[in-house]
Amino acid sequence: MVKDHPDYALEKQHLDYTLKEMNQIITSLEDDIDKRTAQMRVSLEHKDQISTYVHSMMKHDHAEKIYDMKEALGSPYFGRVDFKDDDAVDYESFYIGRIKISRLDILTVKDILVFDWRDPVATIFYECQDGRVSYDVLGKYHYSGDVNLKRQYKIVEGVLQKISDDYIFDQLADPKKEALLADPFLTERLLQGTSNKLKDIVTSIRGEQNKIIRETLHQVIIIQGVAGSGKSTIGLHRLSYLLYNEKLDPQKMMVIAPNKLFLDYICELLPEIDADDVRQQTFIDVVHEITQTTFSLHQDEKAHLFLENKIKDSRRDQLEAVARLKGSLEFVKILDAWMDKKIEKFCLKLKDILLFDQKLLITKEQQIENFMQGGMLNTPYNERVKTLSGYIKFRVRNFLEVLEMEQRRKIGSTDKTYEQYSQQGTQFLAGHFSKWSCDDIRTCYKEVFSNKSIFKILKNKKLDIAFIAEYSSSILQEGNVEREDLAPICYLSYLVNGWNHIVKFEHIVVDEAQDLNTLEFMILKMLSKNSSFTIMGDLSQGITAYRSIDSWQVVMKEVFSDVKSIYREVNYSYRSAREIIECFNKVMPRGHSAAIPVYEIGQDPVYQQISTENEAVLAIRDAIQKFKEQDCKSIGIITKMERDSVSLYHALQQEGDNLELHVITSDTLSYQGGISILPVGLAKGLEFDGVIIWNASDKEFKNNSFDAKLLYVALSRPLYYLHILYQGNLTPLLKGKSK
Ligand SMILES: Nc1ncnc2c1ncn2[C@@H]1O[C@H](COP(=O)(O)OP(=O)(O)OP(=O)(O)O)[C@@H](O)[C@H]1O
Repeated sequence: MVKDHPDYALEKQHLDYTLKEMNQIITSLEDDIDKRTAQMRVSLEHKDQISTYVHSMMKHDHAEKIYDMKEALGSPYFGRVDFKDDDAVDYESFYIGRIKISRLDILTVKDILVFDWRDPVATIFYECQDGRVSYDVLGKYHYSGDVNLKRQYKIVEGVLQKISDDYIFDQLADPKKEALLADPFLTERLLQGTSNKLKDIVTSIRGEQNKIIRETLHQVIIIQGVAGSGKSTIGLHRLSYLLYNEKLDPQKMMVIAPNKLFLDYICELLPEIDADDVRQQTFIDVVHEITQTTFSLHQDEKAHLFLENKIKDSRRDQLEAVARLKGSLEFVKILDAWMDKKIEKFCLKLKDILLFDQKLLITKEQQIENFMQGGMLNTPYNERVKTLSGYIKFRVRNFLEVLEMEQRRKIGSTDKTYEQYSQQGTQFLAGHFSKWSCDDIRTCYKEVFSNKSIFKILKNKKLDIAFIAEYSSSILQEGNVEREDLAPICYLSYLVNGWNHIVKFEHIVVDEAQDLNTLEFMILKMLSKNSSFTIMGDLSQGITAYRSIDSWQVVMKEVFSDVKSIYREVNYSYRSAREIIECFNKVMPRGHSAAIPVYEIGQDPVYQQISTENEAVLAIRDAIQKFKEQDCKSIGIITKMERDSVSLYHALQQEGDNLELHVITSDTLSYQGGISILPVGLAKGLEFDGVIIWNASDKEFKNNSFDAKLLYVALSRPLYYLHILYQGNLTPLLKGKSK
């Protein structure tokens, strides 16, 4: 009972006082809006545009404040800390909420009734675990001191429902006690279940997460975090923190997510934390924007070969080698070499231009000098072409202009030369440059593979260049590209057209970053203004490792060696109950840090052997039924292959149980929640109250690292309940682990 808390009366009084103050602030703002409306009328009459503008801006600003303040009336704050700075005598109380609530004129800190969660002092609330804390303001001022109270509140519709400050005292009394399990507010929040969109964690950010959120700009932060450690959530909260504190333009901040479905999944969180205007894109969107071309992706044959467990397949090895090469910085050397060759070829083709009865000579050397732009290395090819054609046009027109002037001076002249030369000039200019510039980036990319000699510069002499060229050309010929072609195409467009149309980003958050390759990271670096990145991923979930990175060190060394970068690991997992975490920890690839649970549910995963697929359908229906009885709002049925999701969906539908089922395939753009049937590749990043795995047999999931990562992703999706179905024998990855 909240009323049993010894400070209930004081806290209730404080809440009433805060609400009263807030209502007063709202009234003052509304009064000011009325005054400004009247003043605007006067300004308009006097045609005083500046004054009109100022009043209108203030009105707009006040209206926003009123809106936020009214929203906050229901729950103006969620926390309080009592802090004594080392230089101070007394403790001071700071209340922390979703927005800052302050009187209109801030004269002292007492005029700030509630601090925004992104304000520097909120660090005291998030990080005080042992009675001491320190924090920085604007990276300049450093404060440290003692905390003797951290209090959390549940306030609903302006009514104080719960107070808790046991947590910090528990900690002080028994530092060995599992910190997270002792936090009742966090546990309550984690037991609320999940619906269909990712939620904010403003009220329960943990210390280790807070440190990442508040890292300074202009550095690369790489976060390796176990499944459910809050990587996606932290990355987005960091954007909100940077927007608030660094006053950045949201359009110059970007979050890169693996697919549209995932973007849809995070879309509700951004407005909740005031970050809805940041750019939300997939890598493919970025490529389209850079190249101003849309590409259709070829079906990923090697992904299928991996999924089908074609382990010792020579074609699979060949395809993997192609993907690895195209994703590496070695391939940049190939593209540079292609460009150099193209420039060389162009220069070799240039000849002296002799026009107008040999009266105008533009020498080959003059043309080369203009094309090479005095040795400038980074000029895009088409810009060189433009400069040279501009120079030739200028020389031709200049010749004709001088001739025309001379002719005009000879009054009454009947000389026809000017007209003839003018015609000749026009004809020359119309035809001379027709094949000079590279208009289509696809054609340029095709050319790369038609010139096998440039591949000789590769260090790895074992690569089958003939296969790489032939395979790539055939896909390009069909009008398609593979995912691995996109980054090289971007780089090529940089060499050929330049990226002047692209505005560089102040900060980029990359989620599921383990799925990118080195060259893709390099492209993102080229898009960033100050190499300011938050890169979040989990190598244990690297289910496209045949094409993407397998170590963060490689990214730091190869891509970001010239900038400040830091690497952190987060191993607490907030999504899943202890019982689920213990299960997925067992299939985690060797050498990776295990996830640490923070709460438990008291129900172990269920393992069920199935003989036929019909039986599987019945078992799934039963499991859904049980999950529903346990109040699951979202259920995921996860298969290894996409085609299995589709056939399972049809089989379940035929059962006619009136279950509302959603099948998720690579074409799905939005996530509906409810009961979803989906392949593991698309389940990555999502979460469900209950998950049914179909089918964890030894045939589907073999004892190799690719299958282990797939299974790890699938097993780490549920919050509370896991039902594992397998046909025949259980996968060796889980053998002996069932209870
Ligand atoms: N401090 C926290 N308080 C409450 N919930 C949290 C906290 N941190 C994370 N969570 C919850 O844990 C779940 C997992 O978070 P999130 O999806 O961001 O993790 P992730 O590391 O990106 O996971 P994965 O890599 O498995 O996709 C979410 O429901 C999120 O709200």
